Amino acid sequence: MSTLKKVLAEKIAAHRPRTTRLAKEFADVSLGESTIGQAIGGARGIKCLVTDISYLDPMEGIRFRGYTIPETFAALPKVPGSDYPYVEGFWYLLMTGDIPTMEQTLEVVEDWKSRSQVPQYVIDVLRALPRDSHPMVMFSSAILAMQRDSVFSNNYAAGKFNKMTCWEDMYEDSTNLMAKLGPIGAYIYRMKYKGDTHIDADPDLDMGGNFAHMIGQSEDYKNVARMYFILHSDHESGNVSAHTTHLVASALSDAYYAYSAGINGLAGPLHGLANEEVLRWTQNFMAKLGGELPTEEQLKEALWATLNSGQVIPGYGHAVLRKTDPRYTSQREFCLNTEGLKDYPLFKLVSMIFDVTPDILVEQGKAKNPWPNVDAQSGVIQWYYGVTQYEFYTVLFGIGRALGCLPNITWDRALGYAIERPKSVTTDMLEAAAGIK
Ligand SMILES: CC(=O)SCCNC(=O)CCNC(=O)[C@H](O)C(C)(C)COP(=O)(O)OP(=O)(O)OC[C@H]1O[C@@H](n2cnc3c(N)ncnc32)[C@H](O)[C@@H]1OP(=O)(O)O
Ligand SMILES: O=C([O-])CC(=O)C(=O)O
Repeated sequence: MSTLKKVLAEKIAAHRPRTTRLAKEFADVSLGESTIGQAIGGARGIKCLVTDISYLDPMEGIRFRGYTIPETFAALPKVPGSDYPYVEGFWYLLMTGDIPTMEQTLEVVEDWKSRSQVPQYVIDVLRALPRDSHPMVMFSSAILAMQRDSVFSNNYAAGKFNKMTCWEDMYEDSTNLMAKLGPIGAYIYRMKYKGDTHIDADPDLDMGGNFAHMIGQSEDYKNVARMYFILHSDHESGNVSAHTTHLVASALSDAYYAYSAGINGLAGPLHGLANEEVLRWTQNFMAKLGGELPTEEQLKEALWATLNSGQVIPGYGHAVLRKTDPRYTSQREFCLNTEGLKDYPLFKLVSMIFDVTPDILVEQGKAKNPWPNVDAQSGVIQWYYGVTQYEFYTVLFGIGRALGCLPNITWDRALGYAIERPKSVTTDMLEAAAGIK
């Protein structure tokens, strides 16, 4: 058994009594009431999910296993010659809550490599889809196609389900899936955008480095990939992709069914697809100006035109955050610290948008949070390095998001969380509760 799995088994054994005690002795303790506004308004703020993988404070932003973004980057073992950590070490952290040693990290690196071969039938599925399918359709289909190899489902069908040990099957599926997502993303990218020519994995590279290598990117982009995947990994449990993955897995659907569903949620423009929308918006805008940077007046006009046409400003606002997203700040700092990128016209435009948009959203008076989220800043970095196919950006997000969703569903099984089934009411009932019927 790998060190990670052994440590995870110990952590699970130590954690189980906490969950059991809460469920048995304190089940009636209230976490707050739900209101009509919450029932109609997307369950905002209702506390009915549990996760220890990450926590989102509205003012501070995300903490991964208790660590802020800068603390996470500082604490994890770094890829030799790079300022950025191994994605594999971050996986160890999210799974166990412990910062791994270099040795433990390298064990995960080797484990993922041994599981990373994409089956030929997945390639066949990808190639059978219309080439103009959205890359998220391809990504989700590839994940779903691998369900036939699920250890969890195959053991379940063979009558081997055991509530205490089934997390191990979820862990095996999650690790098998995680190890293949980078290569699958790279295959889609090169099939769609690089003349269907492909690059084999380099056995000497880590996951982030290999992704850069397999899409045909530069040495510098290896750090971009590592940073991007870590930053996009997890945002506690209630966001659409994490919640969908958890919800589907709660029916004892396996990791492939669950994460494919999560990816479908990530593909919505109010969620992960917003990074594609940000680039589409900025590119269309710059095209209208003949590639020139706008004046502040032109920019304000364009932002108001978007709002007045009933559309949202992509990359701004958030359901929980009430400040600039620290994932935005982290990527902005990367741009400011990267020669060439800090003076890049698209980065300047994104910075101008940052300067004027919050005031406009406040003036409009609708958005509860006028500040930028992660999606407002991620695309410019990709564009700068030559990944200009912005339809692909949400696939990058989806590779990263698996780092959070898959440990979450592994722990769901370990702690025996129930099938999710909140209660619905009718409009008549709401009117009766409101005293208007
Ligand atoms: C990785 C991520 O998923 S981060 C989020 C990515 N999504 C985006 O960037 C898309 C733009 N942003 C939005 O649409 C929203 O801010 C969301 C979806 C992120 C959050 O939605 P909510 O929690 O419902 O936001 P909020 O309570 O502030 O919404 C109130 C009103 O402000 C509007 N609003 C919120 N953000 C924006 C925005 N960026 N531009 C214009 N209007 C906005 C909402 O559409 C809503 O309008 P309505 O009353 O006419 O329905
Ligand atoms: O938290 C949310 O609702 C959306 C978000 O930023 C994410 O999932 O990364």
